[in-house]
Amino acid sequence: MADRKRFEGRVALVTGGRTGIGRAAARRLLSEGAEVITVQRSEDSEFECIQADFSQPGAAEMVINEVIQRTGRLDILINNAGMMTESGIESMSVSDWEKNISVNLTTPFLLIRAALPHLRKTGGCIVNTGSIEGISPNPMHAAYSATKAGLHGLTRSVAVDHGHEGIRCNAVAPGWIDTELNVNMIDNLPNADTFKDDIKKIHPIRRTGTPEEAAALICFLASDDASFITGQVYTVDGGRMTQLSMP
Ligand SMILES: NC(=O)c1ccc[n+]([C@@H]2O[C@H](COP(=O)([O-])OP(=O)(O)OC[C@H]3O[C@@H](n4cnc5c(N)ncnc54)[C@H](O)[C@@H]3O)[C@@H](O)[C@H]2O)c1
Ligand SMILES: CC(=O)[C@H](C)O
Repeated sequence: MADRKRFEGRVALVTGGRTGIGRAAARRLLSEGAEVITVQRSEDSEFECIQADFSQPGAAEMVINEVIQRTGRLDILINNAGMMTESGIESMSVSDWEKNISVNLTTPFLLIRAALPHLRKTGGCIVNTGSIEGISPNPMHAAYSATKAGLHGLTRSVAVDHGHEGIRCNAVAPGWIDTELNVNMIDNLPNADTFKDDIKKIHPIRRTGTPEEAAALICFLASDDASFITGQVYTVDGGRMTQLSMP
């Protein structure tokens, strides 16, 4: 764990901070001095938290109001909560499509919109969790990949529109990170056991990633070490996107 205190005196909000990549980011931010609040649908025994379901109207605005009421400030917004519905385009219901858009794209937009007045005061920053699937989709992931591509675009727009106010906005695009999201995806596969071995082979470094490896990039982008970086989408994928596939 890092011995630097890059986030001393700063308040960080991490959506989806109870599990996976968000949990690793919350722990790293805390270990480096931040006051961290997590948001998800259930209670969080480890962190101060706000319970909210981002598929419900009003949740994003309520969360930012609650952070300001509790702490009086917001320095770092990590838009990390996300969901993935697996379905072909023809079999996908409009309600599933809209839920993916709502949680993965509209919620970050609403959180950013509500957070901007507070980030302006602190010279704060935003880090969005996109995905390599926002660049190249896996099969049957139309809704997921569309939302992540949208989130990459939103990242660039926020950077362009608000850079002059001292607000930075970047995204990470993780590849295969071992979390519940992927475990749930593998469990739906007929060849789950061989898949776990095969997935390693498509990575030049021959393994999948850990939540801590994605969180390290999130925390770098949230820190003053990245003070001249904005509007960027950084891949953290063990080289998967760099390697062309062969039959
Ligand atoms: N695991 C990967 O391989 C991978 C790769 C690229 C991107 N991502 C992205 O990383 C982010 C975190 O995912 P993860 O892999 O840590 O999986 P995860 O399932 O552990 O985390 C997802 C989090 O989002 C929260 N969430 C989902 N729907 C919500 C809702 N309606 N309201 C409130 N919270 C909700 C969950 O509570 C959970 O904490 C997601 O945005 C995901 O798309 C993951
Ligand atoms: C879930 C996700 O984004 C990966 C790349 O499978």
